[in-house]
Amino acid sequence: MATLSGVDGKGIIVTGGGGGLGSAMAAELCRLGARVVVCGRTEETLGQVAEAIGAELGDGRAFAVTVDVRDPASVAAMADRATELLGAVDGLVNNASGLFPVKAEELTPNGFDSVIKIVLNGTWHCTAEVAGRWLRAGRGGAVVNVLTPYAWMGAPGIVHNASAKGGVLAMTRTLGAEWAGRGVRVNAVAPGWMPVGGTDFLAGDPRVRRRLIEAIPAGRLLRAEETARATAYLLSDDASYVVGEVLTIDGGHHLSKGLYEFLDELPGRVS
Ligand SMILES: CCCCCCC/C=C/C(=O)SCCNC(=O)CCNC(=O)[C@H](O)C(C)(C)COP(=O)(O)OP(=O)(O)OC[C@H]1O[C@@H](n2cnc3c(N)ncnc32)[C@H](O)[C@@H]1OP(=O)(O)O
Ligand SMILES: NC(=O)C1=CN([C@@H]2O[C@H](COP(=O)(O)OP(=O)(O)OC[C@H]3O[C@@H](n4cnc5c(N)ncnc54)[C@H](OP(=O)(O)O)[C@@H]3O)[C@@H](O)[C@H]2O)C=CC1
Repeated sequence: MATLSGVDGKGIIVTGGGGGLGSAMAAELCRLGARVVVCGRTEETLGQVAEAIGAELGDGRAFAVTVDVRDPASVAAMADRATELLGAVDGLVNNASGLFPVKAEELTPNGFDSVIKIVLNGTWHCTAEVAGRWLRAGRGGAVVNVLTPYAWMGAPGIVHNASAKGGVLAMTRTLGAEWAGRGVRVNAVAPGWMPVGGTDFLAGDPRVRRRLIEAIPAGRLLRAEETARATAYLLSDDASYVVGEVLTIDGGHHLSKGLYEFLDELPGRVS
């Protein structure tokens, strides 16, 4: 009987790999057989993630490399190092992100730029560098961008991040179509709420957490490992005909009012 090919033996770069979702994603991809480079700005956190994966699965499965995704030269150096460590890079997960809740009318030009540079420009720099190498080498590869349903629904209180994610959604579809004929696939996952990293300021409060869970048709929060498995599918050859697609994993939350149900929970009411 045929089995799914998965990510066994693949070399994968996870940006923001020291963060809540990135670290869980790296660990799960390694459990599924991949070798992973976790990258971000903070060497210490990245080292801890690689060490934890090594302790669970053995040495040589996860490596820490520093990068600032806002800087193309830093991204190129990271790609060089990742190629040395992994032998070959087969997949890229654009997970790095930045966010702070703020009323739109109080957001400064530099505040808007600071998030756009990480999320939209950073995703582009990493994709252009890694996929550019695949295209020049005449080989394939898979990019998975980490979105959220508010990439198309919007999210009052975080206009900078929602705008950036909307841009990455358009990038996903555009590059998916532009490169599919040359074996480079670009897709995205759009996870809902996970009790990790960037949601601490909301989902960390037990009362808000209860409200969130009540609003999700599946009746529970998403586990980071579930996002990792959906990402693994899109990285795998099983998804070779999946192009420019967004796999939404939010227990049906986007089918309800989504984040609009929580406007009153944002720091400073957004009306
Ligand atoms: C409401 C629902 C939310 C659901 C979220 C669920 C999905 C999760 C999505 C995520 O993206 S999670 C990732 C979250 N993690 C992080 O953001 C960690 C990293 N964050 C950062 O590094 C910073 O927050 C940053 C601002 C994004 C980037 O830091 P950087 O060092 O580049 O900027 P600064 O020099 O500190 O500031 C630049 C600019 O921004 C203004 N600013 C910063 N914080 C705030 C704030 N809390 N409120 C208002 N403005 C802020 C800062 O003042 C600077 O502007 P100027 O003063 O120079 O005009
Ligand atoms: N948590 C959730 O519920 C959800 C999260 N998501 C998405 O998941 C992804 C991860 O979020 P989460 O784990 O919650 O957030 P975290 O804040 O835990 O992770 C964000 C990561 O991005 C890295 N990063 C930030 N700026 C840069 C930069 N300039 N260069 C390189 N790396 C950078 C950070 O590392 P460092 O600061 O060391 O560089 C950090 O590891 C994001 O794309 C987010 O939008 C989507 C839906 C829900």
